[in-house]
Amino acid sequence: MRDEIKEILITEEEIQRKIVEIGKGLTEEYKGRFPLVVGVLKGSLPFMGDLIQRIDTHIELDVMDVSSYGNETVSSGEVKIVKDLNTSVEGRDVLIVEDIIDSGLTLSYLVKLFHYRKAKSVKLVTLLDKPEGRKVELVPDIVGFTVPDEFVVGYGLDYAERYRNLPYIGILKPEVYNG
Ligand SMILES: O=P(O)(O)OC[C@H]1O[C@H](OP(=O)(O)OP(=O)(O)O)[C@H](O)[C@@H]1O
Ligand code: HPA
Repeated sequence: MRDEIKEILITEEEIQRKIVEIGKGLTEEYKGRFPLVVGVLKGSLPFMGDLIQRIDTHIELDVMDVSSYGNETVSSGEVKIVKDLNTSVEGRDVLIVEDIIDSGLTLSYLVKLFHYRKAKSVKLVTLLDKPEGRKVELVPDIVGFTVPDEFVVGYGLDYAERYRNLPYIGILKPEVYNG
């Protein structure tokens, strides 16, 4: 599998160092507040798994699975909830954990939904931000790394459901797409 990677953009060490740094900030921010940490399936799993171990205060964990309606050219910005939270967000400090923000459609929907459901606060942490991909305005509160407008895989991010189990972020060789 690793021989299918053309270039490593962000190494395993860089990711882990960044997670320690983000975790320290979140520890300070959420001390004594018992936030609800929401991972968005499936891509956020490795990031969320590593990040929560670096938050040194009590948290509650939940996951949500969503998928976007429409296609590349016609996107309504609507998102279908495939699996909802088990926990009510009302009155809670919610921290959404994502692997990547690209068009921003998925996350702008979720942020609005949690406000509508009367969360006390909603913050968004993403490992990767691809600002050139934006279709709607969305500024994440915490960004690990900004990536160029290229398709990236690894550390949760897939191409056709593969490569999520790479420990780093990379770009695939072109022949992978051409079969
Ligand atoms: O900013 P956007 O353009 O909305 O893209 C970001 C979303 O797309 C990816 O998820 P995907 O729907 O591919 O599901 P997955 O996490 O299961 O791979 C990623 O994990 C984000 O949730
Ligand atoms: O660059 C990407 N890679 C994998 N999944 C994605 N979902 C949005 N952008 C990406």
